[in-house]
Amino acid sequence: MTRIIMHGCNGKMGQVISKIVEEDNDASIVAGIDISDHIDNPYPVFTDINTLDVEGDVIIDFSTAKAVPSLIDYAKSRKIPVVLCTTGLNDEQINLVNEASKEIAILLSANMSLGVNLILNLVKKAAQTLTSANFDIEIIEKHHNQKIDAPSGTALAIADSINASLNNEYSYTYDRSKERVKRDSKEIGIHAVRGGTIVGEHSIIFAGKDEIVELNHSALSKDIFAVGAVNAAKFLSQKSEGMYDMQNVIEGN
Ligand SMILES: NC(=O)C1=CN([C@@H]2O[C@H](COP(=O)(O)OP(=O)(O)OC[C@H]3O[C@@H](n4cnc5c(N)ncnc54)[C@H](OP(=O)(O)O)[C@@H]3O)[C@@H](O)[C@H]2O)C=CC1
Ligand SMILES: O=C(O)C1=N[C@H](C(=O)O)C[C@H](O)C1
Repeated sequence: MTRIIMHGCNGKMGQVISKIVEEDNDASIVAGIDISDHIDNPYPVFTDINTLDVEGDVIIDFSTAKAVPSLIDYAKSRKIPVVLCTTGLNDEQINLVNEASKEIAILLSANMSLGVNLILNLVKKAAQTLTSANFDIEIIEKHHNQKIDAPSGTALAIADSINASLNNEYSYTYDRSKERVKRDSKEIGIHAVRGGTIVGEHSIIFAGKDEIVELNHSALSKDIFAVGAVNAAKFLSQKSEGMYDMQNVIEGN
């Protein structure tokens, strides 16, 4: 039985995970942490992580970037692995996470779905083949109107995966309204759309002379992220210090 501490338990993802874990015989949520305490949960909820006195095997985090430093401090002090799903972390927060992974197991992933993690691999091959024929690369992501970070963590992870396969020679362009210039061949355009209840859509467009190749992923519910997060928690609870991602969970290593 994996004992989960849910950080951000009263948010949208925290509540989807609470529902999924209720039906899982191999996992349970033993405590939650959230600054807003307006929901009745079947586990104790703490509004300040430093007052948490319940033992757990792993923390799942879906909260907000600002909350990550205190979460990491707590996890280090208790030697608890963290499945870190919050997006929009700045460089300083990412450095903190990388440093902490020398002491505890951390799985950092902007997208817990199987499909997006497959796409992170597929785009490498597509980028290598198509950019050698001068195709341009643009990424469009669409999310609900409650999302605070832009572009999405997933769009950035896809761009990073493409860039790594191209010797990191590409720069990212988020806004074309400021300059009247043609696009550079070595850039990846990244564009964010926000509206309604869109769960999460990502399109990677490779546009060449007279042909377009497009890879798309559509999340039809938040359950796909929750299932991935719970699988990752079971996986990570058995691991020692280090940095992990969903590829490790999918491949079981
Ligand atoms: N990796 C992945 O697959 C996915 C990642 N995400 C990411 O997860 C994050 C959360 O998403 P979502 O659930 O939709 O967002 P929500 O805003 O619905 O939930 C976040 C929760 O965390 C709470 N919170 C804020 N500050 C703290 C704090 N200091 N300590 C503890 N809890 C805090 C919020 O409270 P309050 O509302 O009062 O601020 C809220 O209840 C986002 O960064 C999102 O991009 C989302 C889906 C999939
Ligand atoms: O905020 C969301 O909802 C999501 N955020 C993640 C991101 O920023 O990539 C993943 C998913 O698309 C949903």
